[in-house]
Amino acid sequence: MDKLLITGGATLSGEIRISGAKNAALPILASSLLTKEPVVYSNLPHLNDITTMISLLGSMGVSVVLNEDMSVEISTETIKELTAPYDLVSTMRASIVVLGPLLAHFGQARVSLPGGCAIGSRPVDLHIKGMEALGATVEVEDGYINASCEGGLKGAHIFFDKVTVLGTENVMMAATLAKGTTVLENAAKEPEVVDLANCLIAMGAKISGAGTDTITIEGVESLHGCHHRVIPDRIEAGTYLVAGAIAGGRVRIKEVIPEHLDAVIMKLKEAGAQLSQGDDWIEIDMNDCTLKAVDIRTAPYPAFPTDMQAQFTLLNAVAEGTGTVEETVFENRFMHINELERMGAKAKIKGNTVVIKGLTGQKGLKGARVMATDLRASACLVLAGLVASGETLVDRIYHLDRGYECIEEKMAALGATIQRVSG
Ligand SMILES: CC(=O)N[C@H]1[C@@H](OP(=O)(O)OP(=O)(O)OC[C@H]2O[C@@H](n3ccc(=O)[nH]c3=O)[C@H](O)[C@@H]2O)O[C@H](CO)[C@@H](O)[C@@H]1O
Ligand SMILES: C=C(OP(=O)(O)O)C(=O)O
Repeated sequence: MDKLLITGGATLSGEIRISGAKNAALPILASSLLTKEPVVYSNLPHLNDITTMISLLGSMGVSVVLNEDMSVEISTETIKELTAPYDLVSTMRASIVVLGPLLAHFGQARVSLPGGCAIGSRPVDLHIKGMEALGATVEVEDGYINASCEGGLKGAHIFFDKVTVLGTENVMMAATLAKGTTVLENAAKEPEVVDLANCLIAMGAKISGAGTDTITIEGVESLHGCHHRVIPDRIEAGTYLVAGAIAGGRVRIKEVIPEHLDAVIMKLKEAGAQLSQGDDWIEIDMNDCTLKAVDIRTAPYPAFPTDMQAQFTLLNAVAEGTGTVEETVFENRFMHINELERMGAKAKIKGNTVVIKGLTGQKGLKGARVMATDLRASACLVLAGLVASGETLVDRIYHLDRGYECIEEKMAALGATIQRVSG
């Protein structure tokens, strides 16, 4: 199993390009199932999760071709199977978003339940209720969701009990081919939902309100092919900004949409960082700045993202003062805390809140052998290694490879001492 070996202490500086957003690319790949015509997607990140989604489409008989310009062309004309098997779904929760497109286009779907994972139980009840509200018959049997809709789906007024990103995306995709109008209330407003809606609109879907909490979809007979460029990854961008905050120097990230990072930028400024931005770049400059611990509360967009919580927990661990981090989205997303404690961090967990006393002015974090438990916990441990004294060995980095394209190359380009150790 690959590991990352990081020698702490280097000051980061320079510029890097941010990759396409994993969480936008995954549902967009699934949306190809809504049309018979070929679709072309560009700016897909080179990540294990993307490979898994492509394998899932391939396992159904869908044709996926990589073009010379690195865009991917997908055609469902050859589809044979309407099943998303356990082997693939269990490795990636986002596979659940093939349910809506399969059901809407082919009238049936069999999708393995994704199960729980390291950050919480993550049920899919709201996805299922959404499909039922659109008129589907859904049964859960032997770990599989079996859904069908003889005569097609019908538009409905749906209120989500909780804000759910993949749930909103799944039901929005299903509703594009339903008869009549669907209104989704308490919908997720994440930029990835908007990117998916824009892709669907380019395929001929009639969608308004994406990016607000009420999305209206007027069903159409069929969707056609499109070319869509995936938005930049705001979580990857935020992770490199935190790296700059704790180990910079001056770090510039390019090819980003700065407004997607408003909540993160605000917290970095509150932490004492100097930030500037242009249309598609953000620069963090830590020269002459003292990093101060900040209070964070995660919540759905546009509030502070849960996917940046672990990175900011680490920021607090190496800043001046005491910061409180409240996790309101997932019930078990503090797995990185134990590992940070092994490196010397001072943290106390009480329910869904962790209080961290920064180590500035004391000895700071010390390198250690640590275990990555989920994607963002892994990122947090890599960042910890950058500022710890001595060497940090991060084990189980397959989590990291799900979400960070070329992380060691990008970190090394900024001046970090980091290498992948195989086996
Ligand atoms: C591939 C992808 O886009 N993943 C993101 C997506 O995950 P994902 O879409 O799975 O997360 P949700 O927004 O659905 O989860 C929010 C909360 O709702 C709960 N819930 C969700 C669905 C459901 O049917 N029932 C239910 O109770 C979840 O357990 C969680 O407590 O949004 C999360 C929240 O921003 C991010 O951390 C993930 O990176
Ligand atoms: C939790 C995440 O991803 P997923 O929903 O794919 O597990 C994430 O991107 O931080």
